[in-house]
Amino acid sequence: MSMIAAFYGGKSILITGATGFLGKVLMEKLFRTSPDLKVIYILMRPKAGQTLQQRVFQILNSKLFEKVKEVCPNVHEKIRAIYADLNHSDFAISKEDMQELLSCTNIVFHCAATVRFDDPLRRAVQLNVTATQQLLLMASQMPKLEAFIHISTAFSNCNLKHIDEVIYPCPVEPKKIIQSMEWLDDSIIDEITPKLIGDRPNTYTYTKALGEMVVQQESGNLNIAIIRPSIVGATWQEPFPGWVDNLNGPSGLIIAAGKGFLRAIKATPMAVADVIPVDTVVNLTLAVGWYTAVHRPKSTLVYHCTSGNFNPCNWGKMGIQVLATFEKIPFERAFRRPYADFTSNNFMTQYWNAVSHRAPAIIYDFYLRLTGRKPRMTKLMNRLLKTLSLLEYFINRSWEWSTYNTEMLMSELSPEDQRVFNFDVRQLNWLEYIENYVLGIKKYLLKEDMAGIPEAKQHLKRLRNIHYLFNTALLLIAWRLLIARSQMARNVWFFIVSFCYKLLSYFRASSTLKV
Ligand SMILES: CCCCCCCCCCCCCCCCCCCCCCCCCC(=O)SCCNC(=O)CCNC(=O)[C@H](O)C(C)(C)COP(=O)(O)OP(=O)(O)OC[C@H]1O[C@@H](n2cnc3c(N)ncnc32)[C@H](O)[C@@H]1OP(=O)(O)O
Ligand SMILES: NC(=O)C1=CN([C@@H]2O[C@H](COP(=O)(O)OP(=O)(O)OC[C@H]3O[C@@H](n4cnc5c(N)ncnc54)[C@H](OP(=O)(O)O)[C@@H]3O)[C@@H](O)[C@H]2O)C=CC1
Repeated sequence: MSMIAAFYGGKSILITGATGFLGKVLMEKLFRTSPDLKVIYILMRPKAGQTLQQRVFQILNSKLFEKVKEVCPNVHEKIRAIYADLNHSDFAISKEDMQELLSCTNIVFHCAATVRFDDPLRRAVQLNVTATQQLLLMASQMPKLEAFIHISTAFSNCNLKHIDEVIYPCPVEPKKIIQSMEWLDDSIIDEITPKLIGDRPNTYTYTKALGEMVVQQESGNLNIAIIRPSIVGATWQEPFPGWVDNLNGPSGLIIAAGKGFLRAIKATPMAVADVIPVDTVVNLTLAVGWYTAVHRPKSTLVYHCTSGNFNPCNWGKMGIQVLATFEKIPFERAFRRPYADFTSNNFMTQYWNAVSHRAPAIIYDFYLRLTGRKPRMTKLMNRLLKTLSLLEYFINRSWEWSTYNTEMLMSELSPEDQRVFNFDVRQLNWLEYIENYVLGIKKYLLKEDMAGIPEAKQHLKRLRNIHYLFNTALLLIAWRLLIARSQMARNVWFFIVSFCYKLLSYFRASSTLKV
């Protein structure tokens, strides 16, 4: 019997960010392994015209939850969706709901965050720092609380090369930052943002670091742990391989490459691609929840959930395997044949952006205009280039994360728990994982049917022929222009034509003689 699964039985669990990528997999695993848990409270807001109930219904009816429905048929009765907006000072939770949360919650998993790299500092502080502070305040009023698990990121200290499982201080106290957001106006905040974030690349990593400081400062008597995952990717094994439902991390770029938009990225092939499967993160999170509640470590422990230390893969290997998978499993209606390469310097990046990204987009938009349709490719390409520029920082560097606490936890688990809550990435086969990842993107993100693969392959063949035709036409036009302008080119052309003519006459003459 799994001790961790038994621990969550009968518990009331509060999850923030349950509608996100990580949150959904966390809920799924909890219900599947501990179907006898009492209730999962999820703090959520209505979105895209959907009420809370409609959002929950959609999640429970997705492919991800198919296995859960078999082991926990009354799963819908065990989810309590509570209206909450983490952008509001008191989360806008009703009095009755707040009362229930405070009096019943046993475990808190705080996953909600803004993960956008381009968010203005005010928004990122509100969600990643202030909301964390408020949630801790709520937690401190929960008499039955056994553990509070905060999800941070391995990149919260990406300004360092070697990162230990400790909370590093930021130069300005989080409390001061929170206070200043209350009275500074947006233009001033924008002006001071680069100074505040210092050598971090964006507001996301900076505010996640502030969030960790808040956790440390406001922990009081709570049993708290921090988990720092690196780049969270599709599921490795559970509930099935390859599940993914958002564009963050590598997923968006894999789509862009598979559809033929992305032709070149400024990346260092030998840099470590520290991708970690989402089910691995969830298994570690649940094990940490159990360990923190049962063993009550004296201080706040930080756990690195990374792959580079145990089983490194680099961006070069990942890129090659992604391209190889497109040969077997192409995406439908590609814009160009999938082919992408890594560039090493700014000059080459600018060159390929102009030649392979912007120029085809302009030509295609011209064609759309000619055929009476609305041009859209240039806009899409500009967004892709903006995304590339924001991700570049992470694909041109390597980091070392120490993993003492994670390894210690692994050794604390029973063999059964090590199997059910496996977070040992040494067993991960990257080539297999990447292939399943690409397949998962096709099925669950792009919602493409596997029956369409022959047609997708035909489409790629047509694109190849168009490509050859286009290049030949371009060569002929260039040659024709050259002949018109240069005596030298004319002489070469005359030489080639007369040579071919002589060769032809020779063969004709020799074949006549044979007869
Ligand atoms: C040797 C030869 C080899 C050959 C090789 C060949 C290679 C060929 C294979 C290539 C694959 C292998 C290499 C992979 C490298 C991956 C590096 C990943 C590093 C990640 C590090 C993460 C570290 C930290 C981890 C963490 O701790 S946190 C989690 C990470 N957080 C994020 O990843 C948020 C990023 N995102 C945003 O920051 C916002 O999204 C924002 C982008 C500003 C847009 O923002 P905006 O334009 O305002 O609007 P959106 O609505 O968001 O999107 C608007 C439009 O952009 C689209 N789109 C949104 N996103 C993405 C995205 N990612 N990628 C692409 N498109 C995206 C969306 O489809 C929409 O398109 P549309 O629908 O218009 O057509
Ligand atoms: N994905 C990754 O690569 C990595 C993620 N992490 C961390 O993991 C955690 C989860 O990330 P992930 O699941 O990928 O992110 P998602 O963007 O998929 O999910 C974010 C969640 O936060 C919720 N949320 C955002 N704003 C609010 C708000 N104002 N009120 C209520 N809820 C809100 C979202 O709700 P809604 O659906 O309503 O928008 C969603 O459920 C984050 O803390 C992130 O920093 C760490 C390392 C890597």
